[in-house]
Amino acid sequence: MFNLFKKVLGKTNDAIKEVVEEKKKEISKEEFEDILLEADVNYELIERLLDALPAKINRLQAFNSLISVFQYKADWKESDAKPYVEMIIGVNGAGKTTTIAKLAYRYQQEGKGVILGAGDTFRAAAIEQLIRWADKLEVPIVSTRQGHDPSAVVYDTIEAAKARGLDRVIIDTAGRLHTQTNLSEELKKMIRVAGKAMEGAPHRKMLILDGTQGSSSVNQAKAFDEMIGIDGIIITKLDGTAKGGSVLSIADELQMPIFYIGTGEQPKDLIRFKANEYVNTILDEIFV
Ligand SMILES: Nc1nc2c(ncn2[C@@H]2O[C@H](COP(=O)(O)OP(=O)(O)OP(=O)(O)O)[C@@H](O)[C@H]2O)c(=O)[nH]1
Repeated sequence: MFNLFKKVLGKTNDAIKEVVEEKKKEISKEEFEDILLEADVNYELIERLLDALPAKINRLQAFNSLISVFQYKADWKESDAKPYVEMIIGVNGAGKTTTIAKLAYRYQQEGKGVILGAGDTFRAAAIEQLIRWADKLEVPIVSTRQGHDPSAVVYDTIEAAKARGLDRVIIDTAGRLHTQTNLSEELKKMIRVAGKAMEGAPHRKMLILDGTQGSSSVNQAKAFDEMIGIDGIIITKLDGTAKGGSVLSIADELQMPIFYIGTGEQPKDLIRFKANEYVNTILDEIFV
């Protein structure tokens, strides 16, 4: 079976190969520690995992150890609301705009009608960039001028989706305003207004995290979660680095569903996160 995680974890697996040059049946604790360090797993988590392991570790033991990190209650059921409204949250540069394009593309492939809302009205560039993606993907977009109220965009996008019978609304949000309080108030208002346009909306608030940013991305996530409550995460940019182990640290610290992983810069480069596949892709590099 073609393994989609191989692409994301390519660089990470190259780093692992430096620790374990030849695949083995068993590895020592020290080797396991080095592998996890190479892959950028947070040290506190590594220590915790190692404590519960024997001196010699086989594949099953390593699997059980790593998979245990994902054993929190993170199941998420999409409702069949139509339109299904998603807000995309995160700091600038994390990959919000690109991820919105990827989601829109994915939903199109599933035969769904999609509309975008350019809700980051703080920056003209953010609006322009999203309009460019909408043109490229041939999906409708609701936008307004820089500085205008993003809540109006939220309302109009949901109304347009209802009027056209579309399935999915994806709304961009600002990653930064003049102050943190402003950002918090703005996001809360967008959520309130979404609920006015459609009861139960937004149905999902997804946080975009740059997987190469380590603990700073975890802190961002905690801040956004405190502000407005996040339903889950999309991790970007792991394909370009050897930091694929940060998925473990992020999962461990946030205990939230990881919905998707970005695997590149193109609309097709988004895969559903599957903990089993992720762990096995790493272990394939270590064990015979
Ligand atoms: N390799 C790789 N690059 C990505 C991924 N996701 C986003 N990028 C790149 O990261 C950069 C930032 O992405 P944007 O989508 O512009 O990020 P943003 O959060 O909207 O940031 P601003 O435009 O600054 O608000 C772009 O060059 C993207 O192509 C990914 O999964 N993998």
